[in-house]
Amino acid sequence: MSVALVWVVSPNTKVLNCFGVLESSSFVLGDPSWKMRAEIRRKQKWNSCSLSSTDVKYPSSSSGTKLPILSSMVANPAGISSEQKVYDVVLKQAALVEKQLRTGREAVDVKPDIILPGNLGLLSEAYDRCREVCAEYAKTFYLGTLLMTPERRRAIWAIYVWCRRTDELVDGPNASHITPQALDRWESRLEDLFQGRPFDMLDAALSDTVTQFPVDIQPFKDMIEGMRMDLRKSTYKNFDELYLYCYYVAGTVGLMSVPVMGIAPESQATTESVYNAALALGIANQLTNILRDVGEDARRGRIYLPQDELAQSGISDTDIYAGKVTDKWRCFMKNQIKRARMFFNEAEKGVAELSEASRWPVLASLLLYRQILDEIEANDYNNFTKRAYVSKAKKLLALPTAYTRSLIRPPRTFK
Ligand SMILES: CC(C)=CCC/C(C)=C/CC/C(C)=C/CC/C(C)=C/[C@@H]1[C@@H](COP(=O)(O)OP(=O)(O)O)[C@]1(C)CC/C=C(\C)CC/C=C(\C)CCC=C(C)C
Ligand SMILES: [Mn+2]
Repeated sequence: MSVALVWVVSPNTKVLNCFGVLESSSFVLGDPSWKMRAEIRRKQKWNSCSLSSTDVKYPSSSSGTKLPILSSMVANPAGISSEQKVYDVVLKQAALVEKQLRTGREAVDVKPDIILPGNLGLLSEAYDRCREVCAEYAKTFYLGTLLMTPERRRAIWAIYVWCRRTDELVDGPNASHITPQALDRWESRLEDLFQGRPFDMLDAALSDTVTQFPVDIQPFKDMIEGMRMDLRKSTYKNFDELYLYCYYVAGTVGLMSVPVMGIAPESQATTESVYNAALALGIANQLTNILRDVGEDARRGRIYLPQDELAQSGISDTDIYAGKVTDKWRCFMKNQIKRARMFFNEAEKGVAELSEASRWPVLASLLLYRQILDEIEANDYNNFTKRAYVSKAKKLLALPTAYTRSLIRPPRTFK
């Protein structure tokens, strides 16, 4: 097996780069329930500059009931919508955690002992490196994690670092060298670490985390699949396609995090609904990220916006590359922002169900990220040349707001 690894963490230049070269790997997905998105669709009322009622189509749900959906959300040609595929993963993840609660950790999946590579030293050192990376790259979020129990916070740092490294493969300075084969090798390295054979120190921390918490490999594999999608696609036909992409690169983070953050012992919500909320937060974050970065992405030849909705709004790819803020664009953006906010609202309901110390960092990150949408509005929808930016003062204000709200448990309505 040939191995080459470059791993640079530079606090000064903000370069975090990893490029692991190993050998081979694979992936799968797969069944339905429509609860969360059906609810979002139900609430989604498009404003005066939106799609017309003729764009609403009625596919059948698995139970045979007709669900009104926007044309852009119509099931893909293979017949299974992205929402169905993703919901299957949600159900599987929720079932795994429930099984763990019923049977005790060991019975779920006996994970092998970790073999620390070479002279990498103590596990605590590995977690410490993760902490440093997290503190450097996600300062506010890092502060939030300090409120969690020591075991949980270091597990979240380890997950954070793995996600960040994975994202850097396609987004970082070495992105142009990344091939599907490199992603296959990154995936086989992931399988190894889940088997207790980490490749480096940062992997060793995650390897330990997955023995401590009922974290499943599927969302990790799915994130890598998102990176593959990024390599082969630069546009998205409709929201169904974009939704799948958002699940892969960000919804997965929610699914990875819940088993570590923990559901409150007093919560009466179903595990599945908490996972759904976590998924919604990932999707909301990613949609926001996309709306913030339209200009930047276009300059890289990428348009992460539903092509059918653009066309219905009278906007072409050329218009996006030209980057002119027109009334058509403002209208289109209003609808996209509205959709992202619906996912945030869906996510917010789930936060109260998390274990007490996890609520505050999650709510803080939700409030902070959601504010980016307000900033896009404040920039008069110019996301071509102006980066929507939440000021330090607003960020700081979000922290006590989130803290106070995280202490108040709302009346029981979330199931
Ligand atoms: C407390 C908390 C938020 C925990 C999550 C910690 C964690 C493991 C984060 C990993 C994030 C990461 C590095 C993801 C890789 C892909 C990626 C970069 C996605 C984008 C994030 C924003 O990053 P940034 O603005 O830096 O983007 P650029 O790369 O610079 O373009 C994403 C938009 C998505 C991140 C998704 C989440 C943080 C999901 C959060 C959901 C939960 C923590 C579940 C909470 C549970 C309930 C019940 C609501
Ligand atoms: Mn990125």
